[in-house]
Amino acid sequence: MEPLIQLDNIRAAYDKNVVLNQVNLTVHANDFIGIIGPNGGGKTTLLKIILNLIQPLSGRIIKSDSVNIGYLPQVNTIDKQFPVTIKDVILSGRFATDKWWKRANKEQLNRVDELLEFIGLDRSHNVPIGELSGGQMQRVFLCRALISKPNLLILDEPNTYVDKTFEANLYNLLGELNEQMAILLVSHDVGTISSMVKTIACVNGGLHYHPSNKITNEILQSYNCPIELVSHGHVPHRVLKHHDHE
Ligand SMILES: Nc1ncnc2c1ncn2[C@@H]1O[C@H](COP(=O)(O)OP(=O)(O)OP(=O)(O)O)[C@@H](O)[C@H]1O
Repeated sequence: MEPLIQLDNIRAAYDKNVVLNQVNLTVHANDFIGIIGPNGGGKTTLLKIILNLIQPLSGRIIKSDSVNIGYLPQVNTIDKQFPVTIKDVILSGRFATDKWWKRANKEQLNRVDELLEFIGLDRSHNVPIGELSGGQMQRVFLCRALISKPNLLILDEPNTYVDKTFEANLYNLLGELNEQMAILLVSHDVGTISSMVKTIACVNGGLHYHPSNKITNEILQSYNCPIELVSHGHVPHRVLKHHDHE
């Protein structure tokens, strides 16, 4: 089957600071790719290239005509003071496919209810997003990413603010969604995602693709992706150290 997205020899920079070099990646329908890498390794930049938010210096991005992307940005990039309601936020995800002047139709309005139920968020549509916790905001933005029925869902650190009880639910939901769509999931937390994803892309200036979800120390070290243990609160996490060779 034709790939949804193909990145071919991508090079990307901010001013003259090259952050991605010789990056190749192919995404097929129903892939579930975990994108891991150290802070500053270029994960978000890679997503922005796929989303056409920044242009690469060189290389090609080939997208299938059928690709429809839903995107969950990092929640810390979202302005909580912006005076919009849960419903406004979710419906704004329509503009991935609808023209901006089109009013939401009945089906889309119903879908807001369905998505809030799917995500287990028991809050009224008309609650301003400023009243939500970080985890609740993240759920609302996941609904926003899903409103246009994407066949490729891109998530940037979806578990940052999610409370522990919802975290397991989130992973179950992503498993369900993966039956209908490909998923690219960015995290710098190796341990958390390895049980969910099917394959791994390690991004640190370059991109090393592991066609399996088994992240052993040997694999990481053979690609010069050394991990270290860090502690967030009481829970130790395996994360990637910065790669010195690139
Ligand atoms: N808008 C920007 N202007 C200049 N430099 C940037 C910009 N955005 C990112 N960078 C730099 O590009 C490099 C890659 O950043 P990027 O956000 O893609 O990494 P990341 O792997 O997503 O990091 P993190 O895990 O911390 O989110 C970093 O050195 C970062 O400082």
